[in-house]
Formats: sequence, structure tokens, C-alpha cells
Amino acid sequence: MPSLKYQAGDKVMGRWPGSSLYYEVKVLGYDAKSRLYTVIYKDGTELELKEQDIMVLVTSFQQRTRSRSRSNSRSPGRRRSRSRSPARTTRRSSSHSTPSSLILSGFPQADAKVEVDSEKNLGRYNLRRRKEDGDSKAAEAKPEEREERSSAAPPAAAAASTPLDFGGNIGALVLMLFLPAWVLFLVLQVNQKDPSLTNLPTLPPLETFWDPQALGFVIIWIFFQALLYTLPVGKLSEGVLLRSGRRLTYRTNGKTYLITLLVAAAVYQGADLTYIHSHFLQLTSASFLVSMLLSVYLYVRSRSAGLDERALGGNSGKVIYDFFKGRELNPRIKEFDLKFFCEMRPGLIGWVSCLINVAMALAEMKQQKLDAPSYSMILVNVFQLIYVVDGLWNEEAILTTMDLMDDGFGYMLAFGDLVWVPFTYTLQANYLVSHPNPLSLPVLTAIVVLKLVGFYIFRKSNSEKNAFRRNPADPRLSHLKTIPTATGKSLLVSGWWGVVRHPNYLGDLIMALAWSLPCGFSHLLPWYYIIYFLILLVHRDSRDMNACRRKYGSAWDKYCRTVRYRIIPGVY
Ligand SMILES: NC(=O)C1=CN([C@@H]2O[C@H](COP(=O)(O)OP(=O)(O)OC[C@H]3O[C@@H](n4cnc5c(N)ncnc54)[C@H](OP(=O)(O)O)[C@@H]3O)[C@@H](O)[C@H]2O)C=CC1
Ligand SMILES: CC(C)CCC[C@@H](C)[C@H]1CC=C2C3=C(CC[C@@]21C)[C@@]1(C)CC[C@H](O)C(C)(C)[C@@H]1CC3
Repeated sequence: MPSLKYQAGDKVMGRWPGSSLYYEVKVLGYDAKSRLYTVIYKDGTELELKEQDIMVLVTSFQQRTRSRSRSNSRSPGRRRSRSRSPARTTRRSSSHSTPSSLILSGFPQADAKVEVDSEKNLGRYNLRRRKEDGDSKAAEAKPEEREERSSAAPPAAAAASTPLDFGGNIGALVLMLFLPAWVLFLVLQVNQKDPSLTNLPTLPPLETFWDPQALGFVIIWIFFQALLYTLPVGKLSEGVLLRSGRRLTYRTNGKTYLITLLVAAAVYQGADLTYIHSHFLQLTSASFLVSMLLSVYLYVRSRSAGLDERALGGNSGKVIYDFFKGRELNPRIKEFDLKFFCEMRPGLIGWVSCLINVAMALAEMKQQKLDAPSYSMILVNVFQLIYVVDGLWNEEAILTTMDLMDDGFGYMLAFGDLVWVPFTYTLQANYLVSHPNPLSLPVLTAIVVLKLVGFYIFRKSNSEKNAFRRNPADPRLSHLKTIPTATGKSLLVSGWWGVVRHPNYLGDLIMALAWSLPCGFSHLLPWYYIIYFLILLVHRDSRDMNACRRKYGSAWDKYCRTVRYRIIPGVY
């Protein structure tokens, strides 16, 4: 490569894709067509980088010399503080010729220009490779060592260059208009005697949508949940390490309140919950209004969020897209975490525990003149109750999901949590109110078995990944094979995560099937959930694949080569 800036064999600093971190890499070659350099990181990860993502390596000697001269000119106080906190970044000297990107010696500082502290950086980056991938214990470090190393993993600042999902601004706008219209369609359609696709509902007069009492109930419900969430009862759990270098704590007390609510509902049965069924449309529009106001608030406050507090995917600078996707990663009012609260409490708890689904069972009894809910209704209620109770029981596990780790909090999740979940995930129960579907015992048994199989896969796989991410050295996971990555985190390649790349989605889809089956095959409507869910999870899977490809580079490719299927073994 004669006329090139970097030659094969050169040791340089290469940017880690999707981040502003630079690590030492060796140049392997250059492709004139794509104008990309192939480089190899110290752990063996090979990536292709643009020239502007590469800079000249600052050697330990140069670095030491500069550090010395710099530290000589520093006040003793500053020197002390640096040695106390090895993870701190250092200011770039003005004479430095490298670009003003971030090169980390520790936790990223989004707005600071820092320089290569190569000695320290390399030490942290120089991962011990496994003798073989299957030898999990040999290469895994002690948890505290791992924690230290993983501090170098998260990208420094929310890059505006992160690829846009959903078709960017236009796609986001279409979705923002389509999603509420779709909810409206479902809510109106389910009340039709014949909810088939050839019999579409007519739009009711506008004033039907507005009911101050319904809005009052929605607000009271959300504030009641917020009050329960803020009381200092229950466990405090730590979230994952953020790009800002912080770890947030969450009050994971969902199960305490779920039990309290269920007991309260069992004791106090005087309330006429069929109001929920008869005012479903008004409750839906009231919740939509609240979600819209919340999204505006979230967008406005995100303008004052620091770069490292913004989601990588929601900081494009495109107003509509960022409003939809969510710009701030973890918006909090003091210790009150808005995203965590909305995802786990008002909508999810409202969905089943003593509210919407139970209201549907009562409405069914009233409408069909039954002494007890039908078997189909009982199945749907019990299945979804298990799902929500499980989610709240394992609330800590949500801290390692995409929503909490990667997605910003904006319209998508605010609407999803407050409108989509409570008013569309209850569609099967809502459908059964006026469309009975008697079940024979063998069919009922088969559906129960299907649900249990799905639940087993879902729970086991989610718990396995969560336990591994929390403590990779957990002795209960010692039998699992892993692949090391350049970030210091490893990827599970056996166990559930060795079967398919998203075993948790597989379990979730099997459960979704079990939720629709009790409604029979007379209409497509109650099957909407599994169709939507399949689309959601396939899209989510590809979003995650892209994000992991950016995070883990060739280690991710290796994982994909080893675990070939994404969600359904042998099929997809
Ligand atoms: N009912 C509903 O409407 C919905 C339910 N869900 C459910 O929520 C749960 C969470 O889903 P979601 O947040 O989408 O995704 P995951 O819980 O699957 O999280 C994905 C992350 O897991 C880590 N990961 C991926 N592969 C591996 C591996 N081999 N070894 C170790 N870590 C790995 C990666 O993060 P990193 O490496 O950075 O840790 C990746 O970004 C699922 O069970 C899903 O079914 C999801 C959406 C909607
Ligand atoms: C409006 C859009 C089309 C889609 C919005 C998606 C959201 C409704 C879902 C995104 C991820 C979710 C999760 C759950 C509920 C649905 C949303 C918010 C979850 C809380 C359900 C209970 C599970 O046990 C879980 C694993 C905790 C789920 C986490 C993801």
C-alpha cells in the first residue's frame, strides 16, 4: 500500500465502531474499492475502518514523556486525584496531532477531549483470550476485574451517526399516526358483533372519545402506582453500567405491590369493574392524551440532557425521529425513573391485575349471563396473569433488556407502555366478552401444555442471560461456553443462547400462540397479537443484531456463525 497513510503491519489506534473509543490495532490491509482498512484488535477482532477512524499510535514512551511533563505542570491536588481514580480521563495536550475524538483510558466523558493513555488503555484492553472457546473459566476474570474492564466497553457519546430505524423521520411520523389509529380500530372492531375484515367499524362522533371521568381514572391510577413505586419498600437493584460511567439503582418492588393489589381486590369487590369494558374507548383516548403529554415533556427535558445521557439511537438531530424514538436514555425526576416506572407499572399492572382482564371476565359473565367466566376467558386471564406476575417477580431482569439499556424514552415507549400494552394486549379477553368459544378438555389441556413450554423457554433463557450479565463468574453458569469480545464482555454460545440467538423471543412467541388459541378460529382479530408480536420481535431481533454487530464486531460474526438461527431453530 505505497501511497497510503497507513501501511500493512502498522500499529495504530482504531476507533471502536459506534463509539468514540480508540484501541490499539494492527493494519492488515486496505481495500481500494471500499476505501476501508482491515485492522485487527488485540483480542483478534478484525474490522474494517475508514481512514478517519484511525489515528497514529501514541507509544508508551511518548505517552510517559508527555504525562510526566504534563504532571509536572499540574497542581499536586490534581495529581493526587488522578492516581486515586484510575478510570479518569486525561485532557488532551494542545500540541497533540490526533483528532479531537475520545480515546478512553477509563470512563467516557462525552464533552471532554481526552488523549491516549496507551499504557493503561492497553492493559485494560489486552483481554486474556480463552485457550478454546469452551473453556469458560480459564479466560473469565474475577467479577471485580470484569467490572473494571467493562468500563471501557460502552461507547462514549450518543453518536448522531447511529443508523436510523423505522425509516427515519418519515417512518417515525407514519408510525406515530398509524399506531393510535390502529388501536382505535381494534377497540372499535372488537365490539362489533361480526368483527371480520369485511365488516369494518364506523367512526363514532368525536365527543364520544372524551370523558373527563375516564381521564380522571387514568390519572388517579398512574399517580397511585407512582405513589406505591416511591415508597421505600422492597429491593434496590443496580442497572447496567452506563456510557456516562454511572450505574443507576432501581426500586424493584413490583411484586410487593402486585400482591398488595391482588389481595386488596379480593377483599374489596364492591367496585363495578365492568365500567372499564363499557368505557374502553374513553379510557383509551384518555391514556393516549397522557402518553402524548408525557412524550412532549420527555422531548423537551431531553434537550438539557448531557450527550452521555442520551440514547445512541435517539439522538439523530431529526426532531420527529428523536421524539418518536426517545432521546434521553434514563429520564429521572430525582430518584424516580420514568422509563422503568412506565414500562413495569401502570400499563402492565393495569393490564391484568384486578383491572382490565378481570373487568373483561366480569363483563363476559354479565353479557353471556354466566355464573363464572368461560374456560377460554379463564385461560387467557391466567396465562397473561402469569406473564405479568413473572415480569414483576423477575423485575431485575428488565434492567438488562434492550429497552432499559439502549432505547431512549420517547413516544414509542410512552405510547407502548401506557396505551398499546393495556388496550391491545387485552384484546383476547375483550374479544371473548361477546364472542364465546367453548373448549373441549383435550384442547384446553393442549393449550395449557403449550403455554407451559413457552413459559419455560422464556423464563429460563431470560434468567440465564441476566445471571450471566450480572456475574459471568457465577458458578451455576460454569458449564456454559462463551466467546470473548473486545469490549471485555463475553457472549454465551451454549445453553439457551446456543440454541438460537433469541431463545427468549421463541418462548414469548409460543406463549402468544397459547393466548390466541382459546379464542378459536372464527375471526382473525384475536390472532392480531401474535401477528403483531412476530413482526415486533423479528424487527427487534434485527435491531439487536445490528447493535451487537456494532458493539462486538467479528466476535459477533463468530457467534452468528456458531448459532445460525435467530429465533426458530432450523427455520429462521
Ligand atoms: N410482550 C412484549 O410486548 C415484549 C416482550 N419482550 C420480551 O422482553 C424480553 C427482553 O427482550 P429484549 O430486550 O428485546 O432483548 P434481550 O433480552 O434478548 O436483550 C438483547 C441483549 O442481550 C445481550 N445478548 C445477546 N446475545 C447474547 C449472548 N449470546 N450472550 C449474552 N448476552 C447476549 C445483548 O446485550 P449486551 O451484550 O449489551 O448485554 C443484546 O443486546 C424478551 O423475553 C422478549 O421476549 C420484548 C419486547 C416486547
Ligand atoms: C408501540 C410500538 C408498536 C411497540 C411498543 C413496544 C412495547 C409495547 C414493548 C417493548 C418492550 C416491552 C416489554 C414488555 C411489555 C411491552 C413492551 C413495553 C414487558 C415489560 C412485558 C413483560 C415481560 O415479562 C418483560 C420481559 C418484562 C417485557 C419487557 C419488554
